[in-house]
Amino acid sequence: MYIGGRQDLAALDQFTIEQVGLPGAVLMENAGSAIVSAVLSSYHDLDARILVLAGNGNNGGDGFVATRKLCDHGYNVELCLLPKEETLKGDALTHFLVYKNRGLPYSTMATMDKDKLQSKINCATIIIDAMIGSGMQGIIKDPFRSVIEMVNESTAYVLAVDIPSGLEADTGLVTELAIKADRTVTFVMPKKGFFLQDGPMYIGEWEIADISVPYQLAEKSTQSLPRLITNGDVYAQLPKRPSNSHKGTFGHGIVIGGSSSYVEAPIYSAKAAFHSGIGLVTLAVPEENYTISASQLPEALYIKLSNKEDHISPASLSDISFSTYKAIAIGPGLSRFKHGGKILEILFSKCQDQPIIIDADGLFYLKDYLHLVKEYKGPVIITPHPGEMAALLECSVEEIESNRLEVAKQFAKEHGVYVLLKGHRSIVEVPDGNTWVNPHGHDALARGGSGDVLTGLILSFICQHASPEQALVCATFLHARAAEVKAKKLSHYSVTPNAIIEGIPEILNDMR
Ligand SMILES: NC(=O)C1=CN([C@@H]2O[C@H](COP(=O)(O)OP(=O)(O)OC[C@H]3O[C@@H](n4cnc5c(N)ncnc54)[C@H](O)[C@@H]3O)[C@@H](O)[C@H]2O)[C@H](O)CC1
Ligand SMILES: [K+]
Repeated sequence: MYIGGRQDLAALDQFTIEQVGLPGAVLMENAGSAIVSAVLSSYHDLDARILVLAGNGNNGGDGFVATRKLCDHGYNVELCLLPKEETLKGDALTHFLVYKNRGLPYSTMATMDKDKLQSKINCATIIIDAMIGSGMQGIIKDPFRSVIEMVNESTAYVLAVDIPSGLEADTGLVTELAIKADRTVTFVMPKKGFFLQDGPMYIGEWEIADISVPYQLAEKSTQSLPRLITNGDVYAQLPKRPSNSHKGTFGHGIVIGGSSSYVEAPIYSAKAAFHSGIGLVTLAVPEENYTISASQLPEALYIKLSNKEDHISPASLSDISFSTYKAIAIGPGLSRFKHGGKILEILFSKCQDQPIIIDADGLFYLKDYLHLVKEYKGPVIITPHPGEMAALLECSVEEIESNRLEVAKQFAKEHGVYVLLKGHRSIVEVPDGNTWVNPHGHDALARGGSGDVLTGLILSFICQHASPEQALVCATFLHARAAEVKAKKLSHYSVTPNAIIEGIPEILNDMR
């Protein structure tokens, strides 16, 4: 499923009108009808007071259609047009005239004082936000500002038409204020802004409505659009498990990490790999961590790396026979120490072309070794959170967060790496240009150890013959879904990395 921005949607809309020959007024009729279907599917109480707040663009036009049809269904619905009537044009004007020709009532802000509007908003059970849609740009101006404030303070259920007013479709930015929707019915495809910056906090539950803009056009004409990871994508891309398999079928991976301060981190990665189907895992940890690690995870194989002070001695990596492993994960719990980058130097010189996943403190050292990544024959996967990405690029976290899609794309292209830019909605960027956005994510994941689990999942799927892209798509999605499911059961506060690991089989079992 693709996600698009303001211009992508406008281009599809225009193509449908001009080339396909479906008039804009028909698309608007369909859009308004989709809003009505959403109301009909959830609210059967005809006495519920519905207030439709409309702007003067096409988003408002959808609101006129919805109001007319809700009246026809017998709902207690009221239309309030916020800008002046004279500013209406095009399809929105057409549908406003249809509304008026039907003799249906409406009020405008020009004919109403602020207190009256406030009382209408206070009395509403449902507010339909048809003020501004994907055409929103810049800082929200009046007459919408004060109205958005009133709506956000009201107790009404808020249903946003296409996108909550005030939220930027391209960036997910809310400058000052936007409608906080309980539900968003979006047309043609979800907007990029739903999954960036402030977006996830404003859209509520969301669904897509078909308004007869042929969705296949997006696939033909907009190859570069990011894709949203769906359950179906993950099901299709999960490694298959032939019944006549043996442990070699599902690969042998190695996790290199740990230090005296971080004993658990590589164990979480290995456990996650075991819970998601890997054949064998070797843990290469400091020798002083061996006893506790082996007691927690006896099913792993172990390589005891010599310690230097409280961390791995980089030279000890030279003794690992890397050709044994189908993929390598490095970083969880490594800790930061002088000359730690030597670890990457040795790793890249000793590996042939197996996929290398670099996470956590491995990323801390990467900045000075990016040339090795470019020269390496195999795929390299990095999994930075915004802080780690900012350190790699020597910029601020804000700069990363306000340009997540662009930053991931640019980095992947420049260095030829797979980038998993973690966050509330994680992004997977493939060096060939494909972009995936994970619609799932949870505050439960904002905790030490959850990244180690994700690294283990990526390792596991690559060892089971998934491509790096497939592995990243599956791992990111499953990781977030496992956290969501566990948070529901255990509370938002109580999801430990081990709980996420235990959630993985639950999600895998439900995949279809
Ligand atoms: N194919 C489709 O997706 C269809 C979408 N429809 C709906 O149309 C809107 C997009 O319509 P558009 O006319 O381009 O813009 P909007 O109505 O979203 O907004 C324009 C309106 O808003 C004012 N405005 C813009 N920025 C600001 C601001 N910062 N502050 C205040 N006011 C602002 C601007 O001046 C205009 O008056 C899409 O979302 C769908 O809902 C079609 O109905 C069917 C096809
Ligand atoms: K809206």
